[in-house]
Amino acid sequence: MSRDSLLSQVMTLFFAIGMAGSAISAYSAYRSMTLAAVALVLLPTTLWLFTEPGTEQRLLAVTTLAFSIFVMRATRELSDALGSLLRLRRELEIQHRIASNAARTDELTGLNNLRAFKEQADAMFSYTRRHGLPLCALMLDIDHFKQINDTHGHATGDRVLHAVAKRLKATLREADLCGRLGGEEFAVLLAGTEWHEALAIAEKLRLAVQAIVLPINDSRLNVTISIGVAEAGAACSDATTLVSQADAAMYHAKSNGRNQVHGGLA
Ligand SMILES: Nc1nc2c(ncn2[C@@H]2O[C@H](COP(=O)(O)OP(=O)(O)OP(=O)(O)O)[C@@H](O)[C@H]2O)c(=O)[nH]1
Repeated sequence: MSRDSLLSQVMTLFFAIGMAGSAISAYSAYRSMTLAAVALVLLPTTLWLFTEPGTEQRLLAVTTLAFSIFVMRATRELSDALGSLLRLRRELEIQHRIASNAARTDELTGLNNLRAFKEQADAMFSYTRRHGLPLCALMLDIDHFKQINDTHGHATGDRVLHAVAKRLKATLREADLCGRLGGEEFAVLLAGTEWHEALAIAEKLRLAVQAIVLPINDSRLNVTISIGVAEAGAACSDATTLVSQADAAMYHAKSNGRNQVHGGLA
């Protein structure tokens, strides 16, 4: 073989190896891409070089073989590292979702906590205003809850809160917004609902809670709630104002004897 022809072969081989090397480094985290580059370019080149006579060809064959082994090992390490990194990122995303859910959920009842309720109530208020839809608020407060705690203990009080929340959730529609604002106080926002419909829903909730029978030792505990209802009128400027109007109505329900719905009009 002439010197020029050998030189041109060497140059061609280096070009092929350089191309394969670049492709491998670009895709080196993806094992399948590296295996394809090695199988389609490097191995045939190596085999061909081994079949060629001459020391230079053998030397090149050994070099390409060593290079193939090196890139396959490097790729395995890199793709393992990338796999762990992706797993870690997925776990972090899940943890983040759990943490942000926990920050918005009342642990005892599973309902929206005050913060989450306020955020969604503001959004609901803006939406209904923009679309000219009615919006009503209900404030619900368990009657004589202190007495339940004092007579049966705090754990029973917690069971009552949990049972009431469960009953509220089961009675309301998916689109209704419900939250525990603190203590034994719950609030509900009903978008697209007129005042008289809200009164009917409040009465339905009152009856649903009244039907709760909680077995405690040898006795059974009944729970009642007082509910105040308010509709967002033209003068109502935000969800907080609407909820405080429902709260005022709820205090009327309390002072009128509890276990009842008050519509908020005087
Ligand atoms: N078990 C339990 N009790 C709570 C929790 N948060 C607040 N409370 C109690 O709820 C009670 C609320 O009592 P009050 O505000 O006097 O109301 P009430 O006894 O229901 O009286 P009325 O509302 O007038 O019928 C207090 O004793 C609080 O300690 C809670 O998460 N778990």
